[in-house]
Amino acid sequence: MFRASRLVFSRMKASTKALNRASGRAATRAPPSPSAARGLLFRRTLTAGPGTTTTREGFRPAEATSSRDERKGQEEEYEDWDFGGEEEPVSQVRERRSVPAEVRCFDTAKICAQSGKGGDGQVSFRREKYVPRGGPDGGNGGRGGHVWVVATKGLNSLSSFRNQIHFRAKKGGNGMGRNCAGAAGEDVEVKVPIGTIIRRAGVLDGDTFEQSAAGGEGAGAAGGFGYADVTADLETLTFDGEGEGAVSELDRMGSLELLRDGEKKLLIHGGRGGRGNTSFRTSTNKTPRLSEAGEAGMEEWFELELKLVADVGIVGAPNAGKSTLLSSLSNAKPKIAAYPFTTLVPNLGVCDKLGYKSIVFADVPGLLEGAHTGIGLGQEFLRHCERCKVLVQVIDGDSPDPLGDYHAIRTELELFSETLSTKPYIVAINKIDIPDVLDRTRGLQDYLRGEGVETHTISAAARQGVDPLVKSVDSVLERFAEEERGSFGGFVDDGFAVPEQEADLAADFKRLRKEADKATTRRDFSDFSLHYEGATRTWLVKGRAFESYVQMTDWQYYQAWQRFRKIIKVSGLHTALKRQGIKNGDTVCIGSQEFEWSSKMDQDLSYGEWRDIMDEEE
Ligand SMILES: Nc1nc2c(ncn2[C@@H]2O[C@H](COP(=O)(O)OP(=O)(O)OP(=O)(O)O)[C@@H](O)[C@H]2O)c(=O)[nH]1
Ligand SMILES: [Mg+2]
Repeated sequence: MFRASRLVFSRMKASTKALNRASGRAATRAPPSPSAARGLLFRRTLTAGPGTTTTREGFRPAEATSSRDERKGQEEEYEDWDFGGEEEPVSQVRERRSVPAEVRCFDTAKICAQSGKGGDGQVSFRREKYVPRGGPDGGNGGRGGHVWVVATKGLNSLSSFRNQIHFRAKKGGNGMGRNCAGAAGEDVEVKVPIGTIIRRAGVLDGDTFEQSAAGGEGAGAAGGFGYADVTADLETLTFDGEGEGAVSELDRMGSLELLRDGEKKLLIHGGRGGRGNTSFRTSTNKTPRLSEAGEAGMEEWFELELKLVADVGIVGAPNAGKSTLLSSLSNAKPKIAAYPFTTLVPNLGVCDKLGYKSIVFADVPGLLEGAHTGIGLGQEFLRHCERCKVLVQVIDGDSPDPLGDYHAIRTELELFSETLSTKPYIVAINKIDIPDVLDRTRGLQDYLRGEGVETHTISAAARQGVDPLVKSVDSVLERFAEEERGSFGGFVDDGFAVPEQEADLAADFKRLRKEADKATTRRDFSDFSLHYEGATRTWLVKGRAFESYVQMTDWQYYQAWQRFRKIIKVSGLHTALKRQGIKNGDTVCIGSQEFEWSSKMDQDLSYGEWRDIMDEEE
């Protein structure tokens, strides 16, 4: 039995190393304490010390990262971390790297969110003069802070995430005597532009075991942790719980999409607050001497992708006057200059010219011939136009070959995608304030009108002909809205929050907040899986409910041990392990703890037996 424990230890040592690598910390842990089984269930902590618990889930408390240098080091580590997603081919990566950083970070980003740890529960008894045996009055800890994403109108790129990638919510307050509950941890909001899509980049937890099992670091070393061996006789049984199912929208849909200003969605919820001893009072136990520690927060990486939500996309060759047009029809102040590629990332502008409603225009960087194959910057942005309802092509009337420019852009759109080429299309011939331009482009105007293309002649700089252009854009949008009303029974989401929608958003948020608070307390013990390693006779139990339970339990209390035995029995873990043939002396790992199995597991633990275990541990 002792040997088994030793083996398990050496195994854990390597696994802790792997986990630490994942969580970016140096591998440190206390040496193993010699222990004997005595036919009882005992436990040993696999942690590095107080406050720096690294569980198999890879949870890392916020305090663990202190210095800036350390954080920087971690970010670098995460860069190499393989999240198991599809790898980008090297050629594509190179291609992407050759474009300016501003462009690269415009529409994709990676962030790390950490929810707050729950506050600890308290063990306390009421003490007052003339009130003998006042009963328990230890309060519960507050829940940890949640992490939310909020769509924010003023933003139109993800480049702010070049400077900040970590978002941490605060810890919940600890419970106190006199039944005082701890305060909930402060939430954190990640502000993203409207049109952002968020997906999980890869969870630091679960994957760790499987990843290493595939022969990762530390595999196969003599006496070390041989994950390679694990795969050989790994048997996995999953007990699908009849739980209440996935909670957050992210779990249900696999991704989050924020399309309205002010829309808020839950990224990860905070840790549950530990219960104080008052919560454990029952008719048979009036003096509960146990409490829970707060549940650790979660830490996850997310990938953000932005697809701009604009009604109208302004496209055209470089230097045609697209940004000038945007500035003349909205309050936007894009950079305008007489050289190509002044605009590197799309600019958004809201046009209020019609008074009763607003239209969002996007000024897209100039397109060159071959844009669909990645020439210039066009390709990076053409897909954003796919969400626009109408495209406006600006043609430089002063260009040597305006007709050629027209065809070049049309061809690029057609080659890029069918969605783009079939969008309603309006042409604006620009710079008519320059003498002769109106006359020189007469042929082009006739040609386009002959082709059935709606054509305007404008001077973006002199703000001439801009209003009729906006009006015809609006009439196309109106046609769209009517079609949508027909197919969606009257509801049109124009991407902007009108008063009723704001009320809806507030109600939605209230509901989501309730759900998130509830999620922190939800437990489904029947949802766990077992993994067995024959060589070291070790059973790994994986399941969020169990792992959190073990982490939250304050093992210094005898009653906590009794409660743990009850949970093992009631949840079905005891039966499942027995059915799989677990033997006395086998090791059971749950989260950061390891236990030695005993056939007496389903019986009550007497106080004397418990004292023996505690003495041994010391
Ligand atoms: N005369 C005249 N010049 C104009 C007009 N519109 C734009 N320009 C000039 O054309 C040049 C290019 O204008 P921008 O608005 O930066 O062109 P753009 O299409 O956004 O160019 P990129 O962002 O580089 O693709 C600037 O020097 C403008 O002053 C116009 O109506 N008349
Ligand atoms: Mg521009």
